[in-house]
Amino acid sequence: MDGSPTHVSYERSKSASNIFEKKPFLIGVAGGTASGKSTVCRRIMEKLGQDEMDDTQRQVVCITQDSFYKELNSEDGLKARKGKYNFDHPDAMDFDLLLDTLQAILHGKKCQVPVYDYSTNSRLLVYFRILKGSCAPLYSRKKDEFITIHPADVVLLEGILVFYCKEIRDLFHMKLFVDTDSDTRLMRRVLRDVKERGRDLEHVLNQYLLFVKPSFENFCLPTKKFADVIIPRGADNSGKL
Ligand SMILES: Nc1ncnc2c1ncn2[C@@H]1O[C@H](COP(=O)(O)OP(=O)(O)O)[C@@H](O)[C@H]1O
Ligand SMILES: O=c1ccn([C@@H]2O[C@H](COP(=O)(O)O)[C@@H](O)[C@H]2O)c(=O)[nH]1
Repeated sequence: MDGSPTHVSYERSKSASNIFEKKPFLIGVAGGTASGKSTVCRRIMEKLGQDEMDDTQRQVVCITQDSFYKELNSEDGLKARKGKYNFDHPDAMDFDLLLDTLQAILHGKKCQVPVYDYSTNSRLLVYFRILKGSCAPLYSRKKDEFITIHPADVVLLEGILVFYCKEIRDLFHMKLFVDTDSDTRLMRRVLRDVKERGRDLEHVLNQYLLFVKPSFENFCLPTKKFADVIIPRGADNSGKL
């Protein structure tokens, strides 16, 4: 990370004074693809009675790292459509923008976060995806849309590589790793990508073998050691014996 300025924009939550700005408790939720990260976040929000609340009233908000994918040039866009672009490599992520955004959030600022659409591999408005994990998205075909993250007491950030960069990792007050076995994850990924992300079976399986699995082993799994809490089986784990 070079610390160069990025296009994240944020404003003060309380214009009169810094004293009353909310400094949220930041929780990172990592784990392999389809391990259940979004589901765990959604469950946390439900348990805390946050799921039905209006954006501005929420005390717990959830952000997905997928909002911070780099925009692709036309050559990489073409590769992506053929399943030949590695979305699981750290180089695919705009970590500078993510770092700036998290720092702004930690300073109690209201932030604008890009919204990502998997079916077009680009930033588009998919309102519910970012707030409620994978539940029914509302699409708007307008490019370069942003979603407003209002100051909150707790902010959850979920994603495959949220513990990869030390600078980002060190910002979390708590780190969770959702640990779900790889057969289960592949099965869920196939169903989800075909149903919700507009992919065909061959595309999903090729991408998985070529990029998703090796990158999980190289970049995601090694970050499990940084977790404060490991959650076996994700949302299936009620904590009861
Ligand atoms: N405990 C579970 N049991 C059954 N299906 C699950 C469970 N957790 C998640 N899923 C399903 O698996 C898919 C991926 O889950 P998701 O929470 O989006 O994973 P991630 O955010 O890690 O990619 C979704 O279709 C979701 O409904
Ligand atoms: O355009 C895209 C962007 C990402 N992906 C895949 O998404 C997963 C990460 O999302 P999870 O919800 O954690 O599964 C990652 O494995 C990428 O391969 C994509 O296919 N296309």
